[in-house]
Amino acid sequence: MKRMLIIGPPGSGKGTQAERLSASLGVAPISTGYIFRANVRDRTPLGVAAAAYLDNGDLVPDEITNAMVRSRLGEDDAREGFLLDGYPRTVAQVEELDDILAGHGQELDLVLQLSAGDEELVRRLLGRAKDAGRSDDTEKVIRHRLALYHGQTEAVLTRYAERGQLVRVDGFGAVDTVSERVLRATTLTSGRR
Ligand SMILES: Nc1ncnc2c1ncn2[C@@H]1O[C@H](COP(=O)(O)OP(=O)(O)O)[C@@H](O)[C@H]1O
Ligand SMILES: [Mg+2]
Repeated sequence: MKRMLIIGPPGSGKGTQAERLSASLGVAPISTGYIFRANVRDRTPLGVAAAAYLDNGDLVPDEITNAMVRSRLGEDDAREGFLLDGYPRTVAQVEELDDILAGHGQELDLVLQLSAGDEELVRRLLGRAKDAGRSDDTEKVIRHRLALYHGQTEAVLTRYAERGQLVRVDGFGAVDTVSERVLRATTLTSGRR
């Protein structure tokens, strides 16, 4: 398993699981949300362009996001393997990723879908807002991010399911329990291709 995606609604635990899984597989963890937030914090030109979208829970426009991911996947560590968290979120981004990987002569090994119910997600995100204070963790913005997930990102899952690359993991339960499910899903499918 060298090239993987993790896809799930906000609050599903993608970030936490992606960190653990990339460490155990020894691949580069790439989180588009993390990269955007770091750029907003440092007031880089990318951060300045993206800030308002993040605060409102909107998707950053594809031209900006695609260019960022293309450049990140071109770096040496990512050429050896990666776990992408937060991308692709739209069908246009799926096509961009196809093009980037084709340019490197690479293919995806697996797409992990982390699932959880909406009310559990809202509960977790409001809890996180109290601890970590992300500017997009108000209930209004959370519900908007969830709506975008259902409206746009679910079509991404359909694409990968049609290609036989999608594996679904239940994200409900303790972090360690979910990590075990994630690890099992990657090892069970590793003989497939
Ligand atoms: N692939 C992407 N396309 C467009 N915008 C993105 C993408 N990834 C991240 N973002 C922006 O960064 C924000 C936070 O992303 P992320 O940390 O992945 O959220 P979560 O893990 O809570 O779903 C998104 O609401 C969006 O504004
Ligand atoms: Mg996240």
